[in-house]
Amino acid sequence: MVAEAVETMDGWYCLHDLRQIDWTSWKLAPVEEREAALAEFQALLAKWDEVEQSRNGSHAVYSILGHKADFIMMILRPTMKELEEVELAFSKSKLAEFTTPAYSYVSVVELSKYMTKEGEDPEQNPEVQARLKPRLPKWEHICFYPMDKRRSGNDNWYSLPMEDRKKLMYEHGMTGRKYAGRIRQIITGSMGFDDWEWSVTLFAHDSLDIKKLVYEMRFDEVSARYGEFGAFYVGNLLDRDAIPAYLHV
Ligand code: VOV
Repeated sequence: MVAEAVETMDGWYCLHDLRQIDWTSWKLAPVEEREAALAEFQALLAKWDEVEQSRNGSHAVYSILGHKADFIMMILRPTMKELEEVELAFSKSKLAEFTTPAYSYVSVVELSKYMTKEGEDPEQNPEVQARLKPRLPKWEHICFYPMDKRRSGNDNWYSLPMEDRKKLMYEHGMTGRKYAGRIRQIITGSMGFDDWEWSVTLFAHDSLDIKKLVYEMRFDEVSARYGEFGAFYVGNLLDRDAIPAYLHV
């Protein structure tokens, strides 16, 4: 039996761009060069802020703890072309000379129609549109990880009937709803775009809420039985004003 694919609604394209800072060469650089790199990066961020204010995209910059990366730039844009322009602008900047890529992820903001009721067209719903083209919250913490739905033996998500998947996604949503106001989740789809099937980005005021939510969800059947996870990246908000201190050596 072949199971029916769920329809997805797709919004802004998304790049998670994670960089490692080469602190040794940054420290060795003359102070004028460091100042120029910082000023240029601040100007780039000011440009991104304008795009965000005119509702043509959004972005979030966070520091990352641990060895996997030093900071993440999460960028949303209406087209892949515009996403590429942002990536290129950073890659060509002075600051980029002092960084190396740590990880990157290409995807598109996705909502599925599992929860759609008969006769409803969720794409006409302004709330749905706002979720497909979101302003990324500038909350204190971020957590980003890629994931798959398992496809092995009796645990094959892609051969489960639609009704079963609906039920499991409903239960998943109920667990998530307990964290309303404490966690904002952005799910992006990446089939055909990157190495995993989805990316999960969580924003939180309290870092412990991230751990609690991910832990609780492990017990939902959809995660317990069908979830496979990549590396986790967790960090703290790095707003424009905090960047000079972050880069100060
Ligand atoms: C605040 C937390 C929260 C909430 C409220 C929430 C709700 C919902 C709903 C209602 C729906 C279904 C409709 C849609 O919107 O697509 C989803 C969908 C999805 N989710 Fe979710 N999720 C959360 C949070 C949340 C987390 C933490 C994870 C990672 C799982 C884990 O174990 O680490 C996750 C994953 C996903 C995925 C991969 C999908 C798409 C699956 C597919 O097969 O298409 N999600 N999610």
